[in-house]
Amino acid sequence: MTPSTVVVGVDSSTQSTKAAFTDAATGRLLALGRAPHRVTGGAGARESDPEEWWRALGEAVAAGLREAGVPASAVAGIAVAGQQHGLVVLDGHGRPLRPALLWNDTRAAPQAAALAGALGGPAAWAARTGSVPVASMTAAKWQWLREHEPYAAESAAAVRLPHDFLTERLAGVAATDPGDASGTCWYSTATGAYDTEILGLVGLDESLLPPVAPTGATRVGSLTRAAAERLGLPAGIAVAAGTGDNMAAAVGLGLGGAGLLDHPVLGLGTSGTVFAATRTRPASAALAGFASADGGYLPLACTLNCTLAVDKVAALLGLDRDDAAPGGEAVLLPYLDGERTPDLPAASGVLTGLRHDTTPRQLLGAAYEGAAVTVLRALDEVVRACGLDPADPAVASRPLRLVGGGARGRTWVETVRRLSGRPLLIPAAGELVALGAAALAAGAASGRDAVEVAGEWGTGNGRLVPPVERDRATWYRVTSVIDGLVAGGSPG
Ligand SMILES: Nc1ncnc2c1ncn2[C@@H]1O[C@H](COP(=O)(O)OP(=O)(O)O)[C@@H](O)[C@H]1O
Ligand SMILES: O=C(CO)[C@@H](O)[C@H](O)COP(=O)(O)O
Repeated sequence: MTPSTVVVGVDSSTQSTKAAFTDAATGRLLALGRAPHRVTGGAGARESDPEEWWRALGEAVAAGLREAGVPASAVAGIAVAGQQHGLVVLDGHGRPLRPALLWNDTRAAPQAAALAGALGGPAAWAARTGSVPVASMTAAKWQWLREHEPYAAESAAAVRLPHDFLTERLAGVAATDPGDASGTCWYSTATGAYDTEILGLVGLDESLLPPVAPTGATRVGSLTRAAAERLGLPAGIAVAAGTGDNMAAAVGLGLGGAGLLDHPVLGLGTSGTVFAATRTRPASAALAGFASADGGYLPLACTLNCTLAVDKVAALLGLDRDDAAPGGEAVLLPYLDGERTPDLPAASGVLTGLRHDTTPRQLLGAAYEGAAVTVLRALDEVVRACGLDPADPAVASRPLRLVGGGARGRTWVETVRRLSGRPLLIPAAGELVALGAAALAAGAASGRDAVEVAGEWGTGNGRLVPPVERDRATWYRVTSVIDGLVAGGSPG
């Protein structure tokens, strides 16, 4: 049946853009348009041209519209969820002054350390912004730009995050949301506003930043005529505030105020993430204490090396990504991009425990184990940030929801199952970020709560995988190598 109202959720993530054309009444995914964009750089640098995101958004929407088989006039709203933290600097005409510095660019590590030492130190930062500056955070990137390319920083007429750069291209108005703003380290989750003392510390004029839209069914504007012509969608449809990609995944899963609270999620994409939607404001220096898209919070830990790093190890070994076996004695930490959790921006990959009988398949399995343990180590801290005891059996038995490209992978699912010892919930829908954005678009078009909409759609429903006994031997082997790296000693 042809739906009468369609909404478009856009996921502009690290490697690609996806546009989910979704039946607003039922949440049925009608089509998923996709377009890749490039990440360039080496030696710690990771950059993308924001104009490529805009081009990819146009291509993904055009492809989705063709495939959905609905008239453009059925589309009632659009929302963008984007990779977090990226620094976009624009001239007075809204054109990028240079490529965006991405979340996994580690060059700002010295600036992050200097910032973390200011204002009373890490605990004080966590208390006011929710998070301690690390190289990923936008404030650290801004400081890097001021030091290394002062001309670009001084000429900036606007400073944006990836999702609000795209939202502005759609609606012609500057706007961001509390979720993505909380990844800058210049927004306070305690006050719900930009922190003027921090802006003073980093020499950034607040007028360069987009206003933070209130949470709820937030429509920030309407699709401009120019954007409508470019995308082939009707001018005047609702444009939502959008949010960061992890916040949108929570919405798509139906997690948040109108849905389930304090249930953990594991994101397996370029980044590995663990997070939960909660009502307790996180202020632990060990986590990023983000805001969520629905007025609550999203304590989260993020690693820089997940699916892409493991795929790289598979390519080096000449193996298909699922041609892997448990690692045995071998431990491989695929920290190809440095690491953020733990905060080791200068780290590189580490291999220990190699024997004559170690096989290539075990080495690949060890890369999965290394990446999985690195992110799963933060799970208990996320649970504690929700005000819960991770050892409470009722809490420990809550299924871990898997999202991101890796959730489609057999070896990822089996590795996470074995190392977490938890039941897993694998949503039938593969694109939770784009579907979460679609729910935000539906909320903006109808005035309804987006988490409630996603809950009714059932986009978070899926297959429950029962737990297996936890592989503690591998867990301790891998964590001891990580602990050795953190302590600065020799691994192994
Ligand atoms: N079937 C699969 N098995 C394992 N990994 C997969 C599968 N499909 C996609 N991926 C991985 O998912 C990643 C892309 O996931 P995605 O969540 O879209 O990433 P991002 O949001 O960072 O752009 C790729 O790096 C790829 O390795
Ligand atoms: O930096 C973070 C979260 O703090 C990352 O999770 C980015 O938001 C990029 O995500 P993916 O492209 O891996 O989805």
